[in-house]
This record gives sequence, structure tokens and C-alpha cells, in this order.
Amino acid sequence: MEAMKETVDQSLREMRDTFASGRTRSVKWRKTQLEAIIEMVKDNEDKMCDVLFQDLGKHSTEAFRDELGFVMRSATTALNSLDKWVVPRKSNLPLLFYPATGKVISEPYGTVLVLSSWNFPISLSLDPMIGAISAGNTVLLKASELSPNASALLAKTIPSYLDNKAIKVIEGGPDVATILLQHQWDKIFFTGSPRIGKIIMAAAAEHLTPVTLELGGKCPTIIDHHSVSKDMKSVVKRISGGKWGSCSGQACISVDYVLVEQSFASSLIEMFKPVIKSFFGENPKESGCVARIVTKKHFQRLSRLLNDPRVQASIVYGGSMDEEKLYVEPTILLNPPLDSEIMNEEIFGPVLPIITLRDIQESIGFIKSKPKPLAIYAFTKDEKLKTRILSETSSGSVTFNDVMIQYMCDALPFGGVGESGMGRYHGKYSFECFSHEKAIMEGSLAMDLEARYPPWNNFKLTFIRLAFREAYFKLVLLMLGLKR
Ligand SMILES: NC(=O)c1ccc[n+]([C@@H]2O[C@H](COP(=O)([O-])OP(=O)(O)OC[C@H]3O[C@@H](n4cnc5c(N)ncnc54)[C@H](O)[C@@H]3O)[C@@H](O)[C@H]2O)c1
Repeated sequence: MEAMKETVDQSLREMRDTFASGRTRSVKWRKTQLEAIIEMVKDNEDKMCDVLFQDLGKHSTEAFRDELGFVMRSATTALNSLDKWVVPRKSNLPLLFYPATGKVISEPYGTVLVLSSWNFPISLSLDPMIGAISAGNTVLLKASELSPNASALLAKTIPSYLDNKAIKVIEGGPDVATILLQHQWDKIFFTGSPRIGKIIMAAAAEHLTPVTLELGGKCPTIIDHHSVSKDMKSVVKRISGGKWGSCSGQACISVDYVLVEQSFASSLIEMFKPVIKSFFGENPKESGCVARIVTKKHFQRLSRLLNDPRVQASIVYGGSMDEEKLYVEPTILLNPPLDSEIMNEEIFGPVLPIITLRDIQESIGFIKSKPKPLAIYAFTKDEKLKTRILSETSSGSVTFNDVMIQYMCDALPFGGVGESGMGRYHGKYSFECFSHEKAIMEGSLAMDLEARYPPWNNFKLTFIRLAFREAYFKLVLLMLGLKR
């Protein structure tokens, strides 16, 4: 670890020197790096798909959709928008401040730390990096030790494409993260669990470093079957895609559980079965389209959740597991006990609990009784229910009539609230996430208002009262001696 401490010190020194040189502030440098990221992903598509298969058993199509393609799109958006994003924004100052002018400029924080998680190890590493570079920062990435092949590939490839005096990768687990967190950073961007998020925030507090925490939680999905009865095929397909089609449910925005009226539950279960078969065939384990559980520890966590006898009794589909292959079959539960672990911790696996309610309106109270989720999904055409969801619940995002798609849409901010995180990124929001918005005011020395300065008297007090209210006409009367 002494050697690692030395490496971190040296890396940080180099990145700080590079930032101080001003190189990373130039738009040209930022664009060159963004182009290099696109080139790196293009050149290494096969290798990246290979490591995602080795670490997670991801099919290359899934890997391209969720990681490589996503990153290239994100870098391209930044590249095409950067000229617009960096332009200082003029502020229209109230007349009160005349003749001063105002504007806001986005300045890079400096040297930022990105800590990413294992479930989308390429995109969750490179996408924050794209934001950090766009904003003109130097950046150090530590990917997750639980996706070691992806982490090693990034550590090997990034230095040969990007400016390695400004952009660095260090590999390692919690011990390395701890060393990194002992240093002062200008911004920390963390993707991971709420538990570790607290450690990150505590370490950041030591130096008053701003943090973005992209955390997880349980994302509920409401099915208001009355209003979407004609579209149930698509509803079931979309939920199935959201639960089983992306890293086997090991995604922060995956559908965690479904809320539906009791009367519709058994029809719903029957509708899921053929969809799962159409996705993965009769034997999902051999389909090549089911990502595996990341580690034995995570597999054992899932088996512990499922092996609760009360949860076992709620299995209505699937439920088989293979520890050697780290495989969990797409599984559906009907009404597992609400006090069971599976209903209280983020599932992060291919298990879908269906919770029944007497009336779908009760879903609002159900969701409100839990920590604020990263996403709420609701299949409904009932405008009143939509309004209730938006006004009575709090979550990172709400998506009506679809799942997970909000993540891909970089015109929308992505991030959590409460236990699901703080801060947001994607598209322009990534640029803002890694920029300090500096307020610039330019005053004029041409005139001075005596009312600003002591000695105080009633005239000045009246003047200040009117000024705060922007009562300009009365101010003129006051100054002309026509008002007291
Ligand atoms: N909001 C999002 O965008 C998003 C995306 C993916 C995953 N997640 C969440 O991440 C979690 C799963 O990811 P994970 O298992 O990699 O999370 P994690 O919190 O265990 O690890 C995340 C990162 O923190 C580091 N870390 C681990 N222990 C540490 C310690 N003691 N001190 C400092 N750093 C430490 C890891 O090395 C890794 O780089 C889930 O909760 C999921 O919802 C959120």
C-alpha cells in the first residue's frame, strides 16, 4: 500500500500541475479528448465486449446498447454541444443595479475523482469522465474491483488514447479508494451503494469537497391495469425488458417490484411467462442472453433473500439457481412478506416481486412509506393518478408508460434524491455537474449612491426600503425631494 500511496501522490501532483498549466481549460483540448474517447471505444469494441462478457456474462448486443453505444453517443453529444455550453450566460440585472452588467461563466472545478461501480463498468466510468473533461477538469478514475477485466482494460487503454498527464486510471478496491479519499479533490463523483455513499460523503466533508452521489434503491412500478388494459402486452414486455434485459436486474434503475390490484395479479403473472420465454427460450441459462450475477458474494446475497421460507412460498415462476455458473433464473414472486429482506433491500438481481393492493390509488401511500427511489415507473393513462404520483411522491425521476428509457435520454437530468443520491448528470447536466457556475458582476465607477453608505439617517432608510421593492418612480420622487 505504500507504493500505492506514492502512486496516488504522484498522480495527483501531475494532474494538479496540468490543471494549473491551463491546458485543460482550452475547448480544443476538451474536444480532442472527447474525440479520443469515441475513437478508443470504436477501436476497442471487441475487447470491451469481451471483458463485459468475462465480468458479467453480458451479450455483446446488450453491452453495446447499455455501455459502448451509450458512451459514444454521450461523447458525441458533448463534442457537438461544447461550443454552446462554454459560452458565458448574460444575466439581465434589475434596473436597480444600473449601469452594472452581469454574467455567469462555467469554470472547471480542477482535479476530480470518479469512483464507479461494476454493473456497467465501461459506461459508468467513461460517462462521468466525459462530463469532467467537457467542463475542463483533470480527472482520476477508479473503476470497481468487482469487474476486474473491465477495470484492467480501462487502465491499459485510457493512457494510450487520452492525455495521460490530465486523465488517469488507478485500479483497486476499498483500500485504494480509502487512500484516494484521504486526499483533497475539487469534486468527487461516486456511483455505488448508499452505504458506501455515506463513507464518500464523510471523507469529502473533511475538505468541504462537493460530491455527486449516484446511488440506488428500490424502484417501484405501478400498473394501473384499468387504464392500460388494451396495451398490456407492451406493458409486460417493457417491464420484462427492464427487469431481465439489462444486466439481469443488476441495475440501479431496474424495476425492483410491481404494484398492481389484487384482482389482476394472476392474469399478470400468466402474461409474464410467455414474454420471458420469448426473450430467453425454454432454457434461459443456456440462452447466452442472461447476464450472470457478478460475484459469489452477490449470488449468496440473492440466495439468502430467496431462501427465506416465506419468500420461497411466494415464488410463482422460476426460482432456480446455479452457484457455479452464478446464474439466477428470471423469477417472479407474488406477495412476499413486506417485512422480508427482499422487500426492504435493493434486489439487484432477476427477481420480480408483485405486490397486490386493493385499489391502485394505494400505491402512492405504499411508495411514500419507503425511502425516496431513484425512479418511479407507472403504466397508466389516468391523468389524475399521474398528477398524484408527481405531486405526492418524491424520486429521482418518474417515467410513465415505459421503464429505464429515461436513463438513455440525455436531454433529461439523471440522478437521485434522498437515499437514492444527490446531484445529476447526462448531456448538458454533466457539463454543469463538473463546473462551478461563477457569477461575474461588472460595476461602473461613473456614479455612486450616497444612500449605500453611513452615516445613516431616515432619508437613507426610506431610499433603501424603496430600492429593495424596486419602486423606481417613488425613488425618483424621493431624490427630487417630492416624497418623504
Ligand atoms: N445511480 C446510478 O447511476 C447507479 C448506477 C449503478 C449502480 N448504482 C448503485 O450501486 C450499487 C451497486 O454497485 P457497487 O456494488 O459497485 O457499489 P459499492 O458502493 O459497493 O462500490 C462502488 C465503488 O465504491 C468503492 N468502495 C467499496 N467499498 C469502499 C469503501 N469502504 N470506501 C471507499 N470506496 C469503496 C468500490 O471500489 C467501487 O468503486 C447499487 O446500490 C446500485 O443501485 C447506482
